[in-house]
Amino acid sequence: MIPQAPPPRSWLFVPADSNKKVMKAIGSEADAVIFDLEDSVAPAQKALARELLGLLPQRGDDGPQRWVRINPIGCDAHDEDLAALDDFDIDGIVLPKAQSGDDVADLAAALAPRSLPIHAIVTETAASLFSLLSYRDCSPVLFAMSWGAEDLSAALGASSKFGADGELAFTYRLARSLTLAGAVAAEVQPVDGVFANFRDEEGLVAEARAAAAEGFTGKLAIHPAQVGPINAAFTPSSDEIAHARAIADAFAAQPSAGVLSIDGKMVDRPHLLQAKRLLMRVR
Ligand SMILES: CC(C)(COP(=O)(O)OP(=O)(O)OC[C@H]1O[C@@H](n2cnc3c(N)ncnc32)[C@H](O)[C@@H]1OP(=O)(O)O)[C@@H](O)C(=O)NCCC(=O)NCCSC(=O)C[C@H](O)C(=O)O
Ligand SMILES: [Mg+2]
Repeated sequence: MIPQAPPPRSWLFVPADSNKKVMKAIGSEADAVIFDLEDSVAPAQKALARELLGLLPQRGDDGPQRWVRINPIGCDAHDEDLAALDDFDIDGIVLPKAQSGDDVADLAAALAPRSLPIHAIVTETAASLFSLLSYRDCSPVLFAMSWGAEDLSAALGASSKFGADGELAFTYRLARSLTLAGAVAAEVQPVDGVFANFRDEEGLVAEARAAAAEGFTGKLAIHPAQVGPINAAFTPSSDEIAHARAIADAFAAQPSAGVLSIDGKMVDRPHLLQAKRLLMRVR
């Protein structure tokens, strides 16, 4: 299935106990802001963070979407987050440390009768790597899936996420690829994980472009300076849009055609699907 509206390109995390950062984030160019109640907020600060979220001015028609990352299922803070949710003016929930599609279903049931889209972070424990196909059954409540290298690294007892060649080690590349495939199988947005070295713009641009080329349609951010480069990397270029339009127009003009030739190159149904997907990302 092809999404009906352009998905957020940049998802900017902000610790919800910092009012200053929260105000900066909601005034940023991020497509979505994630108010974090989980790992960037110390246990003693979580109550204050919830209180501050309840006091935020309402979102108008423009400005970033507003999502809240609650604490993982199974801890007291999760239940306290759920109890506070009615006070928040938000567009969706980010569920960390999701183990499988059952967690998404459980959260949706706990939120009922309120119905909020869920963005699940799906590779933060060792066991969760084995259940990435289970999210297929989470429609329509599941909206996006992203992967988390920081927690996975801690869960595995790793001392580094990088191999001797300086590249992301195989386990993390596997987690990333399985998240992409799992999200596409579940027909939800695949979102690439954070690039932690927020002063390294060149590295971020390279990673974001690679993610976009592979099929991710957005990326998590941790600093406002990452928003512009991420938005740029996930925005189709004018050449890509023109090419996709040419393919869509050609098939629209010849609906019974299985294969066509455009600019001397073969174009068939997979190219039409790619073209439609790309056109849905045009803002
Ligand atoms: C990482 C930071 C703590 C760095 O903050 P700081 O040292 O203050 O950076 P700067 O001095 O460069 O900041 C410049 C100004 O921008 C504001 N700022 C910084 N970050 C944000 C933000 N995320 N949103 C909004 N505003 C922000 C600063 O306050 C400065 O403002 P001013 O003084 O007015 O100029 C910080 O960037 C930060 O807190 N980042 C978010 C951290 C976070 O949310 N982490 C959790 C998500 S990542 C994760 O969970 C990983 C995943 O789950 C996994 O397991 O892999
Ligand atoms: Mg995490």
